[in-house]
Amino acid sequence: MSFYDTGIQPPWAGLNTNGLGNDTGLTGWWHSISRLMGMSFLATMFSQQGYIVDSMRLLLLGSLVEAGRRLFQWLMERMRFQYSITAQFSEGDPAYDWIVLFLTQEKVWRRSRDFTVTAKSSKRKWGIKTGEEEFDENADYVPTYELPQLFSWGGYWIEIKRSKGSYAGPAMSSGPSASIYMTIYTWNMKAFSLLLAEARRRYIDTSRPHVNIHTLEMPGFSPGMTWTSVKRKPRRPLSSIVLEEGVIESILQDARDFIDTEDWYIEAGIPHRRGYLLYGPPGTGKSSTIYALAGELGFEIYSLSLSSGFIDDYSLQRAASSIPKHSIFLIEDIDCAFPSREEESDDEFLGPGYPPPPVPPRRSAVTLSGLLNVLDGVDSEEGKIFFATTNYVDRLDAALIRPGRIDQKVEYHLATRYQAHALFMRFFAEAHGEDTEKNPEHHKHIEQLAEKFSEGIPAEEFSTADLQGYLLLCKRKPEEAASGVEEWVQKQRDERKARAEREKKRKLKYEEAKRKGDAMRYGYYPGPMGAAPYGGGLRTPITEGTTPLPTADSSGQLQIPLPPGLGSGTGTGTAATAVTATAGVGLGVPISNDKSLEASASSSPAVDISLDVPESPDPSVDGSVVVVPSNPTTPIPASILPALQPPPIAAATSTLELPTADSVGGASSPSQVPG
Ligand SMILES: Nc1ncnc2c1ncn2[C@@H]1O[C@H](COP(=O)(O)OP(=O)(O)OP(=O)(O)O)[C@@H](O)[C@H]1O
Repeated sequence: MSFYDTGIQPPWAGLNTNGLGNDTGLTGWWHSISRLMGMSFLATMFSQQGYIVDSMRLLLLGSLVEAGRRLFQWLMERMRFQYSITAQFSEGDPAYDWIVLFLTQEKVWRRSRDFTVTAKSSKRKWGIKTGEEEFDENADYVPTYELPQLFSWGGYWIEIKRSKGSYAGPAMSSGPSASIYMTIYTWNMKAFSLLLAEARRRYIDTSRPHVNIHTLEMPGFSPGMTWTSVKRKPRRPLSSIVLEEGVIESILQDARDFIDTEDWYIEAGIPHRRGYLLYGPPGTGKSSTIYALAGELGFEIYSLSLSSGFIDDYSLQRAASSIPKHSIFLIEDIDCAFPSREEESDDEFLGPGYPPPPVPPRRSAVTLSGLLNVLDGVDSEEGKIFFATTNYVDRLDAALIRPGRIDQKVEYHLATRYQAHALFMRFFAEAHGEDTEKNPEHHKHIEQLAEKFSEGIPAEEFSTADLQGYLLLCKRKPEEAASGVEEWVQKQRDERKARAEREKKRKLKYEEAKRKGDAMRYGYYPGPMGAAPYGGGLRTPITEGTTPLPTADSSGQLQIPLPPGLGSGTGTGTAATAVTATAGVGLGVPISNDKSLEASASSSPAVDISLDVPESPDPSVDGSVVVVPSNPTTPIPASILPALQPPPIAAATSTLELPTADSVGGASSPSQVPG
């Protein structure tokens, strides 16, 4: 109920005029309120009857427009969904590169005002031209434009959006997360495959003068591993590889045959893949052969090194499966992935006083079975050529190089005289565009020099890379190259000899340090019971009454019985100081100078340890024999762990007779000291 219903005048009734004396009812009431509150503009607004009606109309109209807009938007979205195709291209996938090149050629990014500028290098970047060629040749200008772009191609409207990767953009990036979203407005599903085929064709044409080499890089925070780094090398003619006659041609022929007979493979039910292993000394042309073949076949190379710590089985499998058909998958120095046992134990030693590493070192997180799976198991992709190179073929597991995984093995040798001759001719005749027909005299002269040069090169002593290095020193002086070859050979031999001696000394020093280091390590780091499955500081208990060891024989050999399952090995040591021996597993056997040496187990495989008896042993020094694991992956069986309690050394009482000085070539007899 209002004041008007009651007939009572509100207190502001006296104000119920606008001074014109014609305001009545609701309008006049509002007018009064407005005036009362000092809002004269409201008073003015409501001073006319039709204003509210107009406002209402306006409101209605606005609502209708907005509803229409939303309806249109909704319809457009439905239309777009039905009559457009959208695809995402992620960086690291080969198709991403095709599309980026396509867009660069279509000048889609040309309106960009944001660039990443980097000095030109062999690393491929999708830069755009900013002006004259001469200004562009020093740097790459890579747009970092991210706004949607609309352009037309082949009668289709295409919209492009790009999301930046975790780094500076696709060309710079080593992060794998940049993406391109492409929407084609069309009913026709074929449009997309047409565009993709065109992008790939352009990519191949543009790449043709080069060989693209894709490598894996350390991933950012994004999951998985992708081929984000691409380097371009100029194509190398096959003729520039100097091998024994017919070698490279036969690999090329084999590869071509493989590519052309895909149907045959399918019909025969044989997986369509081919593996080659190129092995031999460094610098003999293994990698160069692969690059030249890739150029010849028009293939790209996807190369990785298993020794880079960030590749494990999972990422290897992912990376390998994203390699497109008709590419070369290359693993260089494949032996590095699985070092031999000796290598592992060498690497383990860090120097005197260092604690043993917590786990045995590995050069690769890839396992042999992971690699085998990628090569021919469930994870392998077909239609690819696999190449592996190694300097040490004997280190490779037989499973890795069996037919089906490696179908052809090609051995590379140090340079023969034939190769030396051919290399000389390449340097001084062919590489300089020598026209044999126009200048037969000169050609003949070079031939004679090549003959002289090759006669001066001893067969299979130097690598082709060595010879190349020498010829580069006199690249415009063939006479000098031919006449100076003998002197060069001699110099090389002298240098090698000196290097070998230095190496020998270094090895001796290393061995010595290793012996001392082992003793220190095992002295300072006795492994806690059961916590050292890879060796490391466990000592055999020496307690009274255990079976004494056999006496050392006249050659100084000791047989230490080990508990079952520990394997065997050999080693040397010095009785009067800390001595070291290598054997099956980590097991420290204390020896009290020349006296007591016991092990708790009696029926077990034997370990031969030869002890050098010092000329004048110091009876006050306790020595210890440390048995270092030669196979750190063999854990000490849990059943024998209790037998390996840290020994109460002082309790060692049994006596072991070491050989007398006479029996080991003149050393004086060690004195007998009670344990
Ligand atoms: N047979 C060869 N013909 C032509 N050039 C060669 C040959 N061998 C080596 N070279 C040259 O020596 C250099 C090293 O060659 P490359 O890398 O191919 O050797 P590699 O056998 O793969 O060596 P590594 O085992 O150390 O990887 C290159 O510059 C290459 O041009």
